[in-house]
Amino acid sequence: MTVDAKPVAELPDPRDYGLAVVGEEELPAELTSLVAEVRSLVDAVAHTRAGDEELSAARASVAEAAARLRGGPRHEIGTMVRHIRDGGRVEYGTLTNLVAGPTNAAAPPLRLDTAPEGGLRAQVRLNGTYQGPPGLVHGGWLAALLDQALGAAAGAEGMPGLTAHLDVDYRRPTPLNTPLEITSRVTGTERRKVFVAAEIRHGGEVTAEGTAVMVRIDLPGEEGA
Ligand SMILES: CCCCCCCCCCCCCCCC(=O)SCCNC(=O)CCNC(=O)[C@H](O)C(C)(C)COP(=O)(O)OP(=O)(O)OC[C@H]1O[C@@H](n2cnc3c(N)ncnc32)[C@H](O)[C@@H]1OP(=O)(O)O
Repeated sequence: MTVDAKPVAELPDPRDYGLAVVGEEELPAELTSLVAEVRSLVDAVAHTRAGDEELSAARASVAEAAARLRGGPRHEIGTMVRHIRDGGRVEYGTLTNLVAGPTNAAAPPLRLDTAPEGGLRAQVRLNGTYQGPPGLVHGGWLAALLDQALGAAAGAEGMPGLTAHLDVDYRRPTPLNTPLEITSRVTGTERRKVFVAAEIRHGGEVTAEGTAVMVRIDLPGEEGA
């Protein structure tokens, strides 16, 4: 059955859904610094001017590093990471989330904190590996950033859900390599639906904005769960 999309006192614990959870603070510093190094490597590879000899040596070093890292996965797919945000707010996300996952070197990553005016706010700077049109952020990535911020806004209000519908308007070009501000908030609820809105700004001007309908997941113990 459907339930009203009212906030719950606390976020559901993903372990109640059979998902593994790791605390962000439990991730070894060696792993998080390796992830940061790989982010920098991806950017360096995309823009390198190295000659053939250096390219060949770099390829061998990367292949050696990859061989060292292979083996059984440290965390299974679906593992959640628990973040303790400012003010003690607990937030869960998937460990390798493409937009915000702390162990995903392809993620910028996006860190959303509680905004004084309500909702969530983040600052992010996207390098040239997020390029779409020349010098500009890829529109698909802007949609992904908005989707993440929209989902997290619902989660932060105790109403985690899945995106059922996402609308994005691109208002102005969004430049690479410059600070961007992302804001999101819940604007309403109706049964299991949570309505959310988000913006991306550069220099105070909205460059992209989105709204979504998140459909709240059933919580254990609720009828229909
Ligand atoms: C375990 C704890 C973990 C905590 C964790 C926290 C995580 C917090 C951070 C997350 C941050 C992630 C941010 C990325 C978010 C993604 O990337 S989610 C991935 C992309 N989305 C998907 O894969 C969803 C795929 N779709 C589906 O699974 C199903 O269609 C849905 C969305 C679950 C809905 O199916 P359903 O449960 O059967 O619901 P249904 O009864 O059909 O509809 C319920 C209501 O929603 C409405 N609705 C359904 N579809 C639509 C639609 N497309 N448009 C408008 N309305 C719709 C219906 O009309 C209905 O409304 P009412 O009748 O109440 O007025």
